[in-house]
Amino acid sequence: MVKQQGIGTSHAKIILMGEHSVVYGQPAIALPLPSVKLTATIEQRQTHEQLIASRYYNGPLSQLPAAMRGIQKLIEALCQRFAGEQDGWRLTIASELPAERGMGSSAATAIAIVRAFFDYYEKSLDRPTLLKLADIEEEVTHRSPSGLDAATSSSAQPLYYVKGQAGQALEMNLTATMVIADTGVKGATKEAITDVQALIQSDPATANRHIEHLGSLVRDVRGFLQNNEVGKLGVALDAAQDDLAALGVSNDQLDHLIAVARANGARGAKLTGGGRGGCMFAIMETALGARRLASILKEHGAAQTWIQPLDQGGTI
Ligand SMILES: C[C@@](O)(CCO)CC(=O)[O-]
Repeated sequence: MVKQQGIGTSHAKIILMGEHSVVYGQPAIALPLPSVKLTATIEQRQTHEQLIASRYYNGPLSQLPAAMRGIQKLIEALCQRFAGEQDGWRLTIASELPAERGMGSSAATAIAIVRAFFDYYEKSLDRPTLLKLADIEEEVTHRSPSGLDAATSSSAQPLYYVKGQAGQALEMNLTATMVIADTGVKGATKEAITDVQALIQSDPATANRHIEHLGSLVRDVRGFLQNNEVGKLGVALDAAQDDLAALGVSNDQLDHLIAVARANGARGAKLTGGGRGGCMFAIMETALGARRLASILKEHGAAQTWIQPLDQGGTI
């Protein structure tokens, strides 16, 4: 049984703290960004052709470019699961997420595709199955993923997440506004993950000290978010940025925008996601200050900015 059309949705995510250290078993906190959306739509075709329509590629599934190999592997696994290898369809991916900017574009794409296939074949989908299937794509695209991106881009709630566990919804009580800025430079998550692994091999004492420190900052930050301690949150964010820089995953463009944010009223600022480009964010106490900072960051080279209040019951 298939429908004429199957639809799946997902959204962007922002890692507040714990990127990279989460790969090594430390906790992380990530926030969904439901306003930045992605939709996957499967439409039935009368031929056996399986076509992909997206901003990067339009054509047959079999000829997807190498950068989309994870997506190809995922779709092949889904076709096999539903014995739909001979079915003809067009899969359209419409995304508001900038790709390779630390906002979880690849995981959000995987989540929406899995949901669209289950909708198309009229099967119910539980969360563990959704995340397990999304991991097929993330394993190829990121290598050794923690699962954090997929868990957050499919969640309506902020998550306190430990690799291998489901993730706990995090209650937040914080009066603050987040400004997110895109450096305009593609992030390099896979390379950054590989380089952290290399540092663990070459200098385990230093690497593990920073990874463990990131974990302890995340445990503290959980309390700061619940008790509206914006000042302490800011100090912890700055300290996390120092750890990430020491692990080698920041870069000049990120450092520049982070310095601009700190010089213009941010309580704390750091990179978010895989690093080596992509996005940073800053925490401001007022919405007015956030709007001001967003335009200053643009004057200093940010390609795009987003403003997200953090005081709406935790979901931004
Ligand atoms: C760098 C990393 O921690 C986050 C990428 O958004 C990788 C992962 O968790 O899989």
